[in-house]
Amino acid sequence: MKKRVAVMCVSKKSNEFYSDYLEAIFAKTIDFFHYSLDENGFENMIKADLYLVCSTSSNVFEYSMSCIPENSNVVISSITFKKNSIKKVKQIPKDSNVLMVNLSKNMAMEAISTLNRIGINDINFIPLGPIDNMKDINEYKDIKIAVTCGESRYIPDFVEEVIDLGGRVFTERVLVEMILKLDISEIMGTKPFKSYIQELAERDYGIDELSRKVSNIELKFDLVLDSIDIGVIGIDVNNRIFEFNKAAENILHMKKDDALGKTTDESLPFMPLNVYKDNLLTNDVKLITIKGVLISLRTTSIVENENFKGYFAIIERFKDEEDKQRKLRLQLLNRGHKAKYTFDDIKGNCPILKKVKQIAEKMSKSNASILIYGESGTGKELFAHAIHNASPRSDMPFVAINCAALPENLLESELFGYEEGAFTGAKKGGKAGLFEYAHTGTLFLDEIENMSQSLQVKLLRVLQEKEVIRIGSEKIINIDVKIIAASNENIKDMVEQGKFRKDLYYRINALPINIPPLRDRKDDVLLITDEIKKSIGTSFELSDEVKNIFINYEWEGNIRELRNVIEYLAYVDKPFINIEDLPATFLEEINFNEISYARNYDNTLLMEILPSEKLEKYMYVLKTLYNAKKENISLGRKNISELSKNSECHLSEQEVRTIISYLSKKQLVVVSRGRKGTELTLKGVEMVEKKVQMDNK
Ligand SMILES: Nc1ncnc2c1ncn2[C@@H]1O[C@H](COP(=O)(O)OP(=O)(O)OP(=O)(O)O)[C@@H](O)[C@H]1O
Repeated sequence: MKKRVAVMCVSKKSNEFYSDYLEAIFAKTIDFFHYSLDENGFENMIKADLYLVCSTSSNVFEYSMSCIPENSNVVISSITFKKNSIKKVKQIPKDSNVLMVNLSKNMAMEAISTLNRIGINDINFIPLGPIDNMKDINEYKDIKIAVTCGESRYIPDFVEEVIDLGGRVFTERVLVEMILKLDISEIMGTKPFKSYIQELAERDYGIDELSRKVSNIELKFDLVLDSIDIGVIGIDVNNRIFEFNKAAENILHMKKDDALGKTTDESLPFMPLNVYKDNLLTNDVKLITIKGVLISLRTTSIVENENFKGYFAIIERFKDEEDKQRKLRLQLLNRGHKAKYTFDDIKGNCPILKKVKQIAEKMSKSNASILIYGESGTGKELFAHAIHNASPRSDMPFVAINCAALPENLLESELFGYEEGAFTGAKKGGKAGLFEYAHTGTLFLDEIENMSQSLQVKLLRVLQEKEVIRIGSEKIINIDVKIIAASNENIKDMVEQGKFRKDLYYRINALPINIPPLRDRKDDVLLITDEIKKSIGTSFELSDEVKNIFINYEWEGNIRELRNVIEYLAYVDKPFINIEDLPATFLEEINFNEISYARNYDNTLLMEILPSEKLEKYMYVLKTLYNAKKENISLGRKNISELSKNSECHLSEQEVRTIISYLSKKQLVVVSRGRKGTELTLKGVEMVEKKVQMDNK
């Protein structure tokens, strides 16, 4: 809405004069109402946003102030001259006598003091109003120069040179005060304002600086707005356009100057903006067609101190927007939403795996959901990546989430996204869910068996309807996503136990894949070992025994466990790996009966098999049993404890019990009930002999 300013002058004439340049500067933002004492008086003024008092002589001033409603914005004018007009005054020789002629003697004195303020102090000015008698005029007969402010008609005939300063103009202070009080600082960046203050004979540095700053900000803001390729149209509460950037010009084929200051009805009748007239009802995106071009339109309100001040209409060619979305998707692809592996990365020659790979490769061409079953570490994720990369969706996002990794509510918001304010802590602007990110690509739901029943219902809905609704929103978002789910557990069993929804099971199990565990692919163990070695850049060799152990080991953690062991061995940093180089935890699992002991022990291995801090005590028990075996006598716990008392290694009966139980677990001794007592196994015998050999070396 335009501001209303009452201009209060003594004469109609000066009011007309001021009105010209006030209009030139403020026409777009201010409606001026002119009042003068010699015409309409000040008594019946409109209710204005600001009163500009132009009569400063004391009696008129007091009367003017008494006519202004209380608590109004008031600016008291001050007057100066234009730079150009005082040039000639400056050329007048020093100490000359010069007449200053104006409407009244008072006004002539005011003009003189203004010139003094500007720095013209070396001329003897004589103030003169309209001449009422010849006596006065004769006094000044010798004066050849007169200066006036547009009142040359009062200059006596004997004056030879007349310098007309023209009408006086408001100082910069007056204009800036008006601007600040009316909160229209954007004016300071406009051309008419800038050229006006440039022309003034006197400048106030502070105001100058302020206006420079403001105009700089304006300028920068304009530059920013013009540098973006999204059309921005600023619209105030009266539906008047106050901003129209370059992109808006390009998109709408319309010039900024034809839009600024006009209402949207006048200049943009083809845009459905009327709904926003009083308040911003919605900020949904609308698709509109303008001259055959599809344009997306959204709005964002301008709110200041909780008051609606208008809104920005943001427009973009729909095609540009789509292109940007595509580019963003591609960036996401490069930032994790990308499938890394192909079927070539799934190593293995055994027929059972080859068959699974073949089936999976065929399945990748279909859009139906795939359920991969396999024990932990068998390569389910690897398969999911490979399937996506072999599918027609390979250029689109591959988004993976582990359903066991997040609590239910977080998983829900991750999957479906949420609207701003949907719940405490919901991010400003809301958040897109993984379904949206995976649009036209693949969503991999790992460990789906961990998904809660209520989320299973929601997931089923999304898969059936092919649409998601963000939490806290009502808007339906269409999605086209291929689902690959993986499970460590047999979901069919879970369905039977009522732990997994049958309907969801049938939906995701359209194409099932069963990955065999590593223990069923013994032929692949060494091949995969070599592949992993290559992939982590290590080149150690395994001893035959270790190879044997690897082939026969149960590998409960499957290929992940194999990988972990190989990474450990790479860290051991030896060119040749023996049993004793294997990790202790791994050794504990090994069934020693399957291992040939025709090899050298060293202390490291002994310490790995026997608790190192009590090695001496363990060796004492082993050696005692070794001697007993040689002499074919049987020993029980009690005997061993008693014998120890005659040695340096004192063992209580309880200690002997603990040691024997441990050695028995390691298959170094067997414990029989009754008279046979505890006996060394063959392995136990071998171990003691090797240790004795080592000690003797
Ligand atoms: N056939 C294979 N060839 C080479 N490396 C493999 C093979 N299968 C699995 N791996 C590797 O084994 C590790 C585990 O694989 P992956 O994460 O795919 O298993 P998973 O079945 O998804 O496991 P979990 O159920 O525990 O999530 C990964 O480092 C993977 O690269």
